[in-house]
Amino acid sequence: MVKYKFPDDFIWGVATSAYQIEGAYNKDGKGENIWDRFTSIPGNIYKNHNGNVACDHYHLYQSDINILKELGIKNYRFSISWARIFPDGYGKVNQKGIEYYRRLINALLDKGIQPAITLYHWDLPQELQDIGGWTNKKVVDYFVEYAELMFKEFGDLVPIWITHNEPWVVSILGHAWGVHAPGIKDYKIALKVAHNILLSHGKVVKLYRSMSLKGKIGITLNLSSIHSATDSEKDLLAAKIYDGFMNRWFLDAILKGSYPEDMKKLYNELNILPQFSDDDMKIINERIDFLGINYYTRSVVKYDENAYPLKVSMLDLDNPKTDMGWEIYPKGLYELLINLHKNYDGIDILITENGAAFNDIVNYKGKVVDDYRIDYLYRHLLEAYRAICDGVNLKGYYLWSFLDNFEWAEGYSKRFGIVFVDYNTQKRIIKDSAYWYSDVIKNNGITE
Ligand SMILES: CCOCCOc1ccc(-c2cn(C[C@@H]3NC[C@@H](O)[C@H]3O)nn2)cc1
Repeated sequence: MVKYKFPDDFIWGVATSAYQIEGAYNKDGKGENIWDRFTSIPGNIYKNHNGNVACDHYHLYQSDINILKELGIKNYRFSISWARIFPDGYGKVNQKGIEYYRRLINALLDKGIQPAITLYHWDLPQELQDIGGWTNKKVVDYFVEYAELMFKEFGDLVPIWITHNEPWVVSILGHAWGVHAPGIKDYKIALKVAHNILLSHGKVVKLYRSMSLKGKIGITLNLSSIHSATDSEKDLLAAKIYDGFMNRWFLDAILKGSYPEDMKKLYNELNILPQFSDDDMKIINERIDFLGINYYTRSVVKYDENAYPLKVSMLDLDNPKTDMGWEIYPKGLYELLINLHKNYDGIDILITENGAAFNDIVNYKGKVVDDYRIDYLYRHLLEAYRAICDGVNLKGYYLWSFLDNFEWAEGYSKRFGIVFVDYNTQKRIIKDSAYWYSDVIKNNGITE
């Protein structure tokens, strides 16, 4: 009996990204991207892993799509590698790159699987990084050129488009903390990068509208429900600041057309506020059809005099965690969805990523009994269900991830997939969680 039935047209899917699964890093005319470069520098990535081969999805996409079909998964979110299309980032087009993605999209559609494409999932062509990357306004225009070609080539086939994945991670991890490509450690640069990414987002949405295409377009943000460690005034302020830093900076710009006043004041005092115009904010505020959210965990924060630049630090609580060290906190997904619904005019929401890394083992029968992942997924879907019952316009859920894959700085040490990948043989093993998710999709809901 289906105890928690989702709306009839609810989108059930899985998600991946190009650099994390494709491999073929230098095949068929693809240009170098910043993750090819970043992973080639010893010390950046766990055991110096890289995406040169990854899951070899570039060559194995048909058998992987057959797994999607076997599991009854009808929606698949993936990203296009910009440097496969424009090896130099702009100008000369690599037809083999276009042909690959056309084969991939047609193979999905042939199996009744709807594609959802992320245009930018962190893999900037290295040639563009060499002219300043996202700090350079020219890259904004080159992104529009890339998007326009993708809309012309695939706009009639693809119903869902996502301009950017997690601009906060791109700007902060890549340009403030330096733990992601291109490895810069400068908050002022990070916020300038965030602004130009948002500008490129708005320009591409406006372009999509002008082409009278029939699909829907949005952006994906990684968001977290922020809790203060105590009710002290300082900790409560720390939570408000971290919410502004991670969530409201992007949400307010995109959905309200202005950066939050409290954060503009703080960043100005810290001399890290980027330059921007009213026209910029108008472009960023271009209407989107849906907001994509990636939720993994909550953030519990406290005031910390020594924490530059925000005087906020995260607590590491002694609660159950995933292999990423992230607390398992499903209620945070409900809180986030309710807050978004209340504070951003009930916008349509897609959960474009939710999932968990665990240290999966293949047992003596050649199976992966990942009950811990099923429990994580079950508890988060229950919170999603509660949010829908309480009025949130949640339209779909893309599980992260379809395949075990390259988890950025963690390399292949973290397994998020519902399908196990043996990287030595490229053998796929469907985990128990995949069969469980297949039943959720078949029942359009969760049975007790
Ligand atoms: C110097 C301190 O550094 C701390 C690391 O801080 C983070 C924060 C956030 C993440 C993170 C990873 N993911 C999963 C990905 N989402 C997109 C898709 O590509 C998945 O692979 N989401 N957020 C990692 C690390």
